[in-house]
Amino acid sequence: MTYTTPKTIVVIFGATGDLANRKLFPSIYNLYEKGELKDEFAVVGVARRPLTLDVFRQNVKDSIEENIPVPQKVDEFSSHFYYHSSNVNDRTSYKELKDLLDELDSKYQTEGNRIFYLAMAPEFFGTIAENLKGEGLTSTSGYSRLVIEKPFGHNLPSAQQLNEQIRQAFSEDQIYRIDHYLGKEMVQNIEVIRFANAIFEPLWNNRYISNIQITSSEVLGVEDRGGYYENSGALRDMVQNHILQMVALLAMEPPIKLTTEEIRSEKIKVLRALRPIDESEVHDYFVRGQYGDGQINNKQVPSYRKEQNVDPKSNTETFVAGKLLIDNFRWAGVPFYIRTGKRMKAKSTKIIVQFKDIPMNLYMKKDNQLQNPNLLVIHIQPDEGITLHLNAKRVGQNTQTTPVHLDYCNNCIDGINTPAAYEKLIYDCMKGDATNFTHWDEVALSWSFVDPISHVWESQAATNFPNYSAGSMGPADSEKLLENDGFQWWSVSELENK
Ligand SMILES: NC(=O)C1=CN([C@@H]2O[C@H](COP(=O)(O)OP(=O)(O)OC[C@H]3O[C@@H](n4cnc5c(N)ncnc54)[C@H](OP(=O)(O)O)[C@@H]3O)[C@@H](O)[C@H]2O)C=CC1
Ligand SMILES: O=C1O[C@H](COP(=O)(O)O)[C@@H](O)[C@H](O)[C@H]1O
Repeated sequence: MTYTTPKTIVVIFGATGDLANRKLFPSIYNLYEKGELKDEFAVVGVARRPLTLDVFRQNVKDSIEENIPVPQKVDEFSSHFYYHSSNVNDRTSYKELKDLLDELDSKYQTEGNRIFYLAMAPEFFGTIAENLKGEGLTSTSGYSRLVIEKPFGHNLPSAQQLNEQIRQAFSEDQIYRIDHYLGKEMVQNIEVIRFANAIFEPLWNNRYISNIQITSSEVLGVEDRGGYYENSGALRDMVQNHILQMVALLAMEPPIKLTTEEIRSEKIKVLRALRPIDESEVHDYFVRGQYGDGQINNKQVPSYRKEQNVDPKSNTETFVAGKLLIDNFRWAGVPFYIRTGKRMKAKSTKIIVQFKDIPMNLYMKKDNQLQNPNLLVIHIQPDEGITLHLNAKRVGQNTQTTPVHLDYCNNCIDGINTPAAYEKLIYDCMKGDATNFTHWDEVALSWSFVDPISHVWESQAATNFPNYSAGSMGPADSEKLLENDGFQWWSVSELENK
């Protein structure tokens, strides 16, 4: 099937905000410069501040110039941009927006296709969806799609309420819930590694895998997002969405086809099979942390409680480690360890699959154990690639083993410029491909899993916060979580030294 370039109007609600300027404008620009978007498109920015069209277009140009190394088509690109100043709560203003969209439809021949991108605080999501429908902006000859940023709700009940409100205006197949991790090249590669390699799939189960570790560590603190983060914490900010999505991709059964429905259906089954954590067991399976002050890259940084808009006695976790179990035939007994946090030692997201030891070790070493277990490391970021850790013969007249690595680097081949996650996801939405967006069932199951944990953490103040220093790999209890099972976190530097 040949696919022609999208003809569409993209309406960005929150067009003067951080996300629009840092991610959305540059991503749409990249599509334009690559020729994925031709001339039949327009972008309409919506926000309250009263900007003239010239000023808005200048902001768009500035955003491109700040984020793209040598942009070639900034002027012609920005001429596709329009601005509508309004308060999204004011229903009457949608009439004017509708007139603008109708006019642009004719001008750019976009065939009535509309993408409404909600790059705004979540409290506006429901109202905007309602007003779009109520004022007739969605009834056109083409498609209407709604792209929604995270967080989708604060817990299961609030997510359900939001979903019901949005579903009054848009059907499930019109809703594109963004999880930007699903746009990352190596997250998309998980399925290919698993399902396009005969050597992995037969081993991808509890007979050969002892545990799987997912680490997503950040060096940055909360920056200027303290207000949002105080109501979120690392569990809601990272685990409920990005981390559980990676778990689902790692654990799902092979889909019968690579269609949105089949892939989603397999991911949903994994989320259903996650063993629920009862409130009484939270301490056994999950560890929370909050950063104190410390040194990162030789620079002293303040503790979380001293960040802007953060309560000096805050109980919010900036670190989470957890042990997840998946109760199905493939994964029974295999722990999935996850950890994520802010102000850690390195910015790095990695998945490490640790294989079980061979049944008998002919090559010495105590306790019948191999010197090094076989590991498959999926480097999500900043490096993108795969490393397979094997044992080989040490050179010389001996029968000793030495660790060797087979490395594939996805982003170090000259000329390969991995498209950024937002660019891929926006393009997918323009094509109508919802595979890398989250279905409501995934969102609901993820909230069901994390809600008991957040309930316990919110009702029982952490008496030991802050419990890790900025620049470390989190609190000591996170190490114990694995030690109790006879495992250890494979640290990035340790793996690199081997
Ligand atoms: N920034 C990021 O890196 C990420 C953001 N997100 C999510 O994206 C969304 C947007 O985040 P971000 O860009 O950081 O937020 P910002 O606070 O930077 O931007 C908010 C935008 O909303 C507009 N706005 C606020 N109130 C109204 C209103 N009543 N009517 C019309 N416009 C209004 C503001 O413009 P004005 O003041 O002119 O009205 C501004 O354009 C959030 O849901 C966030 O969780 C998700 C992942 C990463
Ligand atoms: O969604 C979010 O993700 C970022 C981390 O994303 P990454 O692509 O840089 O790994 C995180 O900093 C932010 O708190 C969270 O809202």
